[in-house]
Formats: sequence, structure tokens, C-alpha cells
Amino acid sequence: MVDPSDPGQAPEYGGERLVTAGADEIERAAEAALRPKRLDEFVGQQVVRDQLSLVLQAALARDAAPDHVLLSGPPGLGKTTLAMIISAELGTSLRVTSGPAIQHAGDLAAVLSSLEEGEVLFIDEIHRLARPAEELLYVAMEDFRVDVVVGKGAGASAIPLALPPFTVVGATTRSGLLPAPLRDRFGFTGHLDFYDASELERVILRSAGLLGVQIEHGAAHEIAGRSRGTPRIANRLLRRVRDWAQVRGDGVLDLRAARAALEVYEVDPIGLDRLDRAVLGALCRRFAGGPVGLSTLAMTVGEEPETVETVAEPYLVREGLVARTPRGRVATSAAWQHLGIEPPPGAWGAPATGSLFDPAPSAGPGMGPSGEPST
Ligand SMILES: Nc1ncnc2c1ncn2[C@@H]1O[C@H](COP(=O)(O)OP(=O)(O)OP(=O)(O)O)[C@@H](O)[C@H]1O
Repeated sequence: MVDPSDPGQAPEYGGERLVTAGADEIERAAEAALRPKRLDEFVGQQVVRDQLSLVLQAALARDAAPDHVLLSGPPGLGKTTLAMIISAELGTSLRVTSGPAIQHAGDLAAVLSSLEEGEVLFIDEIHRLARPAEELLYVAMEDFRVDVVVGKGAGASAIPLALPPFTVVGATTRSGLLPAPLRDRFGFTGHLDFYDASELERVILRSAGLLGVQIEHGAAHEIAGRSRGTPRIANRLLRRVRDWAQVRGDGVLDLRAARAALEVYEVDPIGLDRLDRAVLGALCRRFAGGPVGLSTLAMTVGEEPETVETVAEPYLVREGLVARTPRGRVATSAAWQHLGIEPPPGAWGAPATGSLFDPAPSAGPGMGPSGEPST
């Protein structure tokens, strides 16, 4: 099954997509300059930050490697950044690898056996490790040992190789896919959540400072509102607004520049892009709010069903604009409101009586508390 939150598995949509939470190598290079280097520069995620700070301070006080750390959460929220911060706070170096990069257990054995005392080994997308590598990792994490297999077949034997103490920091967008024995070997698990608008504003103001651009609060607020709760997207939109201000404005990032730039890049006030709006528009205008099947919807917008399902739908559902029902996709009242269209009577998101745009609607927006139609 394709994982919608996993950029490694999501299909490409039209090359670069400004509001995707994933990042390619070029993007990651641009991001490097904006990464917070220490825990106190890391914006938001107060709970994880506090807990992690305790883990690290205690380890430093004991002069020992801290427990292994698992960081979970959607792409672009700061897992890699935190791994780098952990090694910086511990004053050790960081070794980086990822689940997909380790094809064989031997690849992992080579990495593990070259670790120095106290080093941090960051394994991105740890849920994508091959099973034999995973099993090797259990032993290494628990007993600081790798069993190096020598020979083949019946004559093969395992020679245990002791490893110096080290800390694994695993990152995953899908902690549910991690086998329990692996999950249990992490002494600390931190789950990163989407950021609220004020946290994203702080991320944007901080990044603008690092980029050396002048930004007004109104612009930071506007960019934050369109960033889908994700610092990576916030930084990316900031860079596009900076371009606009440089080329078409006076270099200052004000509200006018932010709005004009994001209009050029077709990112609307709640962070929807062209594909999101095409899907929402088709659902409301062509299918009267649904229910409509995924393939029909995808065909209408000229995309593969997989692209609609993995690229557009997760955010539309998260924002409560689209709901998935057993009979197909439906537009909620929030979708009609966002598009500024009055739903036809009887449509899924239509109010039981009156208009969706009444200043003081007599009844609710036509949905019960569970999100089901109230009629
Ligand atoms: N809390 C934060 N404060 C400031 N900037 C942040 C924060 N979290 C993330 N960022 C910025 O967002 C960018 C993306 O973060 P990062 O690469 O750590 O995300 P990730 O969760 O590892 O993503 P992926 O799952 O795709 O690897 C970084 O360049 C960093 O500058």
C-alpha cells in the first residue's frame, strides 16, 4: 500500500510542488542554512523538547550515551533537525543513513562496526529497513554487539564483535509500521505534531533573519496560514515571497508581497494548491458534493487516482474539506464555504435549512457531530 504521508512513496505531481511536505536533495541543501542548531533554537514542540532536554542533560551528567531515541511524525516537521541537535547537544558527531539505503544486513554491520564511542547514528525512514538488518539492529541497540557472519551454508559461523556505546536516533513517518521488538528498544519516543500558526510565524521570522531579509509581521502571519502546519513548507513559501519582493517589490517582505507572491504560485489562503482546488472544485461543481468514486474524481481532474489519493486528499481530509465515506468522496460544508459556492439542496454538506452563507444560520452546517449528514 502507498503511504500518503511518506514522500518517498508518494507519486510525483507535476515536478516541483510548493506545498508538499517532502523534499528532494536540492531542497534539503537550501534547508541546511535554516536548520536550528541547538534545542533552544528549535521552535514549538514544547513537550518533546522538554522531555528530550531531560534525556540529554541526564546523559551528559552521567557522562554516558543516552537511551536510543525514536522520532515519529509527518514529513517536514523537524525529525532530521532534532537528530542533528541531539548530536550537537551531546558534543558528538552524527552518522546518517536511512532504511532504504541499507539493502543488506551487511551494510548495517559495516556502519555499526565503524561507530566511535558516543556517536549518534541517525536512521531516517527506519520503518523501511529490511528485516535482516532490523534483526541485526535489535542486538546492536540492546547489547552493543554485532554478529559478523563468516563463511557460507553449514560452515558459516557468527563472530561477535563488541561495539562502543552509541545512540540510535530513528525517524519515521509511520511508527505503526515498526515491529514491536524494534520500537521497544528505544528508551525515548517523541511524536512531532503539526505546528500552529503562531509557531510557524516564529519559524518564518527566524528564517527571514537568517536569510537576511526584512519581513513584516503581517507577511509572516500570511505565509504561516498557508504552510499546512509544516516548517518545511513555511520556509519554502518564505523563499518564494523573498523572490517576489526582490524582483517585483522593494525587497521588503510585507503583506502585499506575501499575498501577491503566493497568488503567483497558486497557493491559496489555507495552503491549497492547484491540484487541491481542482479536486475540490470537481467534487462540488461536477458532482454536486458527491459521493463520487476516487477513479471518477481523478479522471475528471486529469490525474492518476493514486496521485489524488496520496498527494491531494490527505490535506483536504485533514482540513475537514473532504470526507471519505463507503460510497465515495464527499465535500463537507467547509468545502462549499471555502469555494464560496452555495451547495445545492440535499447536497452532503448543505445545511438542513437556509443558506450556508446566512450571517446567522438557524441550524448547523448540515452535519452531525460525527461529521455525518444530519438529515
Ligand atoms: N521546530 C523547528 N524550528 C525551526 N525550523 C524547523 C523546525 N522544524 C523543522 N524546521 C525546518 O524545516 C526543515 C525541515 O525539517 P526536517 O528536515 O528536520 O524535517 P523532517 O521531519 O526530518 O522531514 P523528513 O521526514 O522529510 O525527513 C528544516 O530545514 C528546518 O529548518
